[in-house]
Amino acid sequence: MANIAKIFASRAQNVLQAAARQPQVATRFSSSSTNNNWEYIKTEVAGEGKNVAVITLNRPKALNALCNGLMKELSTALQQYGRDSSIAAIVLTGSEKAFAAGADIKEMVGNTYSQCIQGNFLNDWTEVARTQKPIIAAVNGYALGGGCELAMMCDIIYAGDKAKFGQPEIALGTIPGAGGTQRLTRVVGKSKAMEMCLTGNMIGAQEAEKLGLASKVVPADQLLGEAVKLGEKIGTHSNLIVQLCKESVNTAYETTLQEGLKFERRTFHATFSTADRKEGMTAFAEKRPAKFTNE
Ligand SMILES: CCCCCCC[C@H](O)CC(=O)SCCNC(=O)CCNC(=O)[C@H](O)C(C)(C)COP(=O)([O-])OP(=O)([O-])OC[C@H]1O[C@@H](n2cnc3c(N)ncnc32)[C@H](O)[C@@H]1OP(=O)([O-])[O-]
Repeated sequence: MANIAKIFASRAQNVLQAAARQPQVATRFSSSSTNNNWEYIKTEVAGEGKNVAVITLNRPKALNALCNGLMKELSTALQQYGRDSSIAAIVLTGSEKAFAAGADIKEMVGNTYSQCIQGNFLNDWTEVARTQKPIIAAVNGYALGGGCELAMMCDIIYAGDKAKFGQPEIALGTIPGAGGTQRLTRVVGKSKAMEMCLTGNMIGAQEAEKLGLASKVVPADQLLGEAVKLGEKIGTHSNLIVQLCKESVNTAYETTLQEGLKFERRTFHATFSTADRKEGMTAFAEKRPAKFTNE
């Protein structure tokens, strides 16, 4: 157990050191509010403090089907916002009709097994789950197959009241390939996940909230505003501590309870090496708002 504690302490320390190494220079995203050099996505910076990045999937004719080009652009945008010290949280959204209708079926219809293996098919999908900053999925319309999986790679899902979630791969003669059988099962439990994956049936926003898949349902036209507000609220805290907290919650999905509790405690201890922990507690005692410096 002592070794596990050491590993966790060193992982938490690595996160703190990596955060300290983040370049403090502003990227192209923080100097202007929009960037239109993309084919399949749109990016802009939102919120009063311009600290919430909004990435909009923008392939309307194909209901935001996730083709390779889109996934590459999404990965690039996430990496850029991940390095941008002025960005506290990222909102990922689609159109009112579709968050994303899944992987691009027409693009992959001719794929062979050997091409999938040798081309490391799906490799570009992991960036969303690797991003250290919080990502909020704002889901309107269809989130199907890879679209539902993409939403589940995010940290929080807000759903518009007409949103529909599903894993219809079974009807295509395949199975979910980017987390649908794994993340969905951990969130909604075996029976519901099995029912969704084996039938391809969709569930609506209210049911998704009831099952814990979505944390909130809002009217479709208010969804983006609510998601940005959530990002702004997260952005009032120390970005550094938010990053540690996200890693700790994610650990709950990846390890046993005992190991997770150990990781959480060591990470809690590690916050005592930060200026922001000292500032947060001092500000409370002095009855004033905290001024976090992300150090
Ligand atoms: C980097 C890649 C990584 C791969 C990852 C694999 C992992 C993943 O688990 C596998 C999948 O997601 S498997 C996928 C699992 N997902 C599914 O099985 C859902 C498939 N989609 C549907 O069932 C229906 O489109 C809806 C019920 C969403 C809407 O019905 P509606 O309102 O009657 O609208 P509509 O008229 O039907 O569509 C409008 C246009 O969009 C087009 N398009 C739509 N989805 C597309 C797609 N995925 N693809 C391509 N195109 C797609 C559609 O063809 C049409 O174009 P057209 O040029 O005008 O013909």
